[in-house]
Formats: sequence, structure tokens, C-alpha cells
Amino acid sequence: MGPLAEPRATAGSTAVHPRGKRQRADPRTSRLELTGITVAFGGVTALADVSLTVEPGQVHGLIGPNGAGKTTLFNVACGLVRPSGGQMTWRGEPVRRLRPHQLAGMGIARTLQGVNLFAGLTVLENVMVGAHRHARAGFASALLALPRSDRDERALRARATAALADLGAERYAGAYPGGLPYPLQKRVALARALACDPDLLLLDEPASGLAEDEMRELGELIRTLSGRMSVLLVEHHMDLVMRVCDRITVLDSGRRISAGTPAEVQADPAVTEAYLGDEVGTAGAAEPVRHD
Ligand SMILES: Nc1ncnc2c1ncn2[C@@H]1O[C@H](COP(=O)(O)OP(=O)(O)OP(=O)(O)O)[C@@H](O)[C@H]1O
Repeated sequence: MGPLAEPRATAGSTAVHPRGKRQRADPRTSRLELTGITVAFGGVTALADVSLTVEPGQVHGLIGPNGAGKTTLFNVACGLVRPSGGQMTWRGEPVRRLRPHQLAGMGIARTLQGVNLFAGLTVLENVMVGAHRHARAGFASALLALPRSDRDERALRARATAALADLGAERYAGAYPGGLPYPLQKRVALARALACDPDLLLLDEPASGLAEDEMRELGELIRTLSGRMSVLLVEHHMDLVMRVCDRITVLDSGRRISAGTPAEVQADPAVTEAYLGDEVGTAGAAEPVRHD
């Protein structure tokens, strides 16, 4: 991955963008709180009274065995699943009836399992979709090709190009995603999420399908991002989670069974029992990337 490992802006500063300076929301307020979340699919209780807080500027890991409810909770945070109980607050404000298309406007970006890129759009166009949060012209303006829309188009293109360059993928800007190797497609999907310069990044299994060295780079990238945004990370690769997360919540069978720092979670017998193995214990040997 490219120079994204070098923070472009420190926490609390104003980020510089192709359109000029934009006042970034105060990163100290970028707190996501999920309280008492309950979700049932028919007769299956996927989540029962689960609470989790992603603190500003922190990487929060969400782990648990298969079927624990991780993706369901992630989807609640994305507005893809509506809980039957509990509440969500973002920056201290209650969020009701969240819909996925509202996320970008709230300063929240996500990558889902898989890559979910548009096959008929080039890599650059895919990332421009992500940068759209910053477009000022409305749909009607774009339809009428008014000047501001042209300026927006140029700004979106510049922002998307910068996001691709940050992830070392700018040379694929004109390619179609279907022809690229899977790890590269994942990088493009991440560039698309980062192109809107989010204050909260939701990552669902970003390391799946990545080789060891790519996973290490991803870990370093996530730690770097935490200086600029809050991150919720759902991930099966325990060593990655233990290296990059500030806090971890552990689910099992739809319930929260543990929460705390990586060290606290690793030392919790309930976690070991839930995994019925020594996967978590093994992960303890991993070197920490960086915890500021
Ligand atoms: N759309 C759905 N309809 C019915 N049941 C569902 C649905 N989505 C999830 N479930 C059930 O809810 C429970 C939690 O699933 P979820 O996918 O959230 O777990 P997970 O921790 O993400 O699992 P994995 O690690 O295998 O992806 C499981 O019992 C699952 O079968």
C-alpha cells in the first residue's frame, strides 16, 4: 500500500482537499454507541441486548465464533438491519431509522464482506462513487450539466485519484474491477470508502483473501487511519485484531461475552471457551503494531 501510511492530517486539524479547505467535524466527537441492540430473524435471536461503543479515534474490534452475530451488529450500524430493540447514537445524537444511503452524509463509510464494486464502472469511477459525499451539486444540477456540477466532477475525480494513490492503486484507475486480482479489488473497495474522508470507518472482514504481507500492510494502514477516524473492525484473523485494536468486543450466540483491551479479552476464560481452542492464545504472540 502507498503513502496512506503517512497521516495527511493530525487529529483535530483541518484536512486539505482538492476543492480547498473543508472544516472537518471535530474527531473527538466521532463516537458510535450501540446500546441494548436486539435483532431476531424469525425464530432466531441473532443479537440479544448487545452494547458496544466505538470511542473517537479508536479501532474497535468485533470478534466471535461463526454465527455469533458480528455481521448482524455491523449491519445494524450500517442501516442494513433494523433492530427490534436498543438504540444507536452517533456523535451523541440518537439515530433512528438509519438507511444505508444516509451514511456518507453522516461521515460514515463502510466496506462489506467481499468487494461489492460496480463491474460496469472503471476503478476510478467506482472510487468516485465513494467520494460523492463532497459533491455540492444536486442531482438536477448534474442532469442539466450546470457549471458547478462540472467543478464537482473534477473535484470528485481528484479526490478519487488521491484515494487510489494513497492505496498504491492509481495505475489501475482505468481498469475494470473484474479483471483485477481479488486483493487489489479489496484495496479499491477500501479506497472507495476512504474517498469520502469518513469520521467513522466500518470494516467487515477486510483481511479475507489477503496474503500474510498484505494483511500486515492492512494492519499498519488501519492503525494510521485511527489518527483521523474511528474504526469498527469485524475480523476473523485474530492476530490482526489483537495487533491493531484499542478495544475489543466478543460475541457468542448473539450475546456479548467479553469486552476490553486485547490483553483483557485474551485473558478472559469465557473467550477461550467460546472459541473452544487456543486460537486466541496463539494470537497473543503477535507483535503490537502501535497503540498511541
Ligand atoms: N438474514 C437472516 N435470516 C435468518 N437468520 C439470519 C440472517 N442473518 C443472520 N442470521 C442468523 O443470525 C445469527 C448471527 O449471524 P451473523 O451472520 O451475524 O453471525 P457472524 O458472527 O457474522 O457469523 P460469521 O462469522 O459466520 O460470518 C446466525 O445464527 C445466523 O444464522
